[in-house]
Amino acid sequence: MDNTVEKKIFFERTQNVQVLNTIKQRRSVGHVSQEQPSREAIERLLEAGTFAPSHHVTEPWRFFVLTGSARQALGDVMANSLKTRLEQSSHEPIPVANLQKKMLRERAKPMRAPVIVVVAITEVQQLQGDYPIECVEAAGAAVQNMMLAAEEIGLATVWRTGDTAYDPMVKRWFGLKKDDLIVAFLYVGYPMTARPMRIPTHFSVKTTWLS
Ligand SMILES: Cc1cc2nc3c(=O)[nH]c(=O)nc-3n(C[C@H](O)[C@H](O)[C@H](O)COP(=O)(O)O)c2cc1C
Repeated sequence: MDNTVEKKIFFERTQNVQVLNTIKQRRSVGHVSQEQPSREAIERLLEAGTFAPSHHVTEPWRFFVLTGSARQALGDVMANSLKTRLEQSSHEPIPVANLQKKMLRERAKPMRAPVIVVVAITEVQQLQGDYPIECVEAAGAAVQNMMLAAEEIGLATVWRTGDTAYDPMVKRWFGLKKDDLIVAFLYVGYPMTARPMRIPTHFSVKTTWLS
């Protein structure tokens, strides 16, 4: 066999094994240290994200990287937006102590990891015409690429959303419009705990073979 071909096949085989192992190993790990991953490490995640597929190569993702006090500023916005949501959905005044406790908890959330990568989509309608869902699908693939890249370089991640991701006040803080989408708050840091065990439902339960 020609030497180059042999090498190429070997390279592809090892690559494949690596990605399968990484997929199977990855778990959401929320308990991470405050040690700051290097800019280079974060850039590797961002780059991995951009290799995700997107229909018509729209590359709909936009990234915001939050470190240091930017996380506190996000916490303030999250706490205030929670206050607004609670006040709007409640028919009676909320006891001040109760509200403050909830806001305090909300404000602290972004401090759970040294880095948060926010994945957003702007101009959904222009990008994907009749099928805006395809932007979300592509951005979701980008998030997964980033999580797998993180796993391979020893970083832990949690993909978080919640009401915050859909809140217009939060979107505005990022300079996003009401109809823009926040797909993920990807919390990134060095793991402090082992990956939790999770065996997914076997694919046979989820699969119909047609032939
Ligand atoms: C779209 C999306 C939103 C998620 N939002 C949250 C969240 O707000 N909070 C959280 O703790 N985990 C969130 N997760 C992570 C899931 O809870 C997690 O992936 C699931 O429990 C499976 O665990 P694993 O990631 O370890 O395989 C989200 C995952 C996805 C795909």
